[in-house]
Amino acid sequence: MDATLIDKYFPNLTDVQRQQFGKLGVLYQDWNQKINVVSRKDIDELYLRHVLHSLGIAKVMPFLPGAQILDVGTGGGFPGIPLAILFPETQFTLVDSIGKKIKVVEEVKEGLELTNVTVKNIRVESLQAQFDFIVSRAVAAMPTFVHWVRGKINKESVHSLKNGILYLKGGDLTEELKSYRNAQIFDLSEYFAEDFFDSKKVVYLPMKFRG
Ligand SMILES: C[S@@+](CC[C@H](N)C(=O)[O-])C[C@H]1O[C@@H](n2cnc3c(N)ncnc32)[C@H](O)[C@@H]1O
Repeated sequence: MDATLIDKYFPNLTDVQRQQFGKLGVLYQDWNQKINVVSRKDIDELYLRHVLHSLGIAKVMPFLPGAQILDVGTGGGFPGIPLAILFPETQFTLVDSIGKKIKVVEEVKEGLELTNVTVKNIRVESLQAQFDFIVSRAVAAMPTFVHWVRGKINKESVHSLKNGILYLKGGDLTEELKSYRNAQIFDLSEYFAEDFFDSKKVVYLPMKFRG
């Protein structure tokens, strides 16, 4: 496990951020021995498969100070925790319906002293709040996901004309996204060419999408 991978693609990290990314690996290794929040096969490649993958969203949408971001189905904290380290002036709400996963996220948040993270054990359907962007990875098919979150996207975004869903997905998305004509797809190999050889993508659905 090597956090210097993050420096390679995000060369302007502060000392605090560098320390937080370094400590994150230690915390997840400890937690994974008690609760399987990251698959055992992936823990050795945590920085590549989870941290760098999560930060793909940052390459597509550099969040502004004061923006409100919701991570739906955060599991052990992905993509929300790496993004919260990278954007310390942006507010992140991380939700998951499974209490023991949320407990781990709380502990990681405390361990990294992340003051811009709120953690909630709730199904997203029950959450009453508005956000500039909704981020997620590996939670539900797009039609279900859109149904859950479309009422939670802030029309008065801090990002001015930009708001909506940023979803990490892989593979051929033609069929899944055919009803969302203004979906934009960003291939992560464009940003992380030397380290990402498979077909991982960020799907950006601005708010005024059809479907
Ligand atoms: C496959 S895991 C992905 C976890 C994390 N996003 C990641 O990529 O590592 C899916 C997570 O979504 C959560 N989840 C599924 N439906 C949900 C809902 N309606 N509201 C909140 N969390 C949900 C599950 O509890 C689970 O932790």
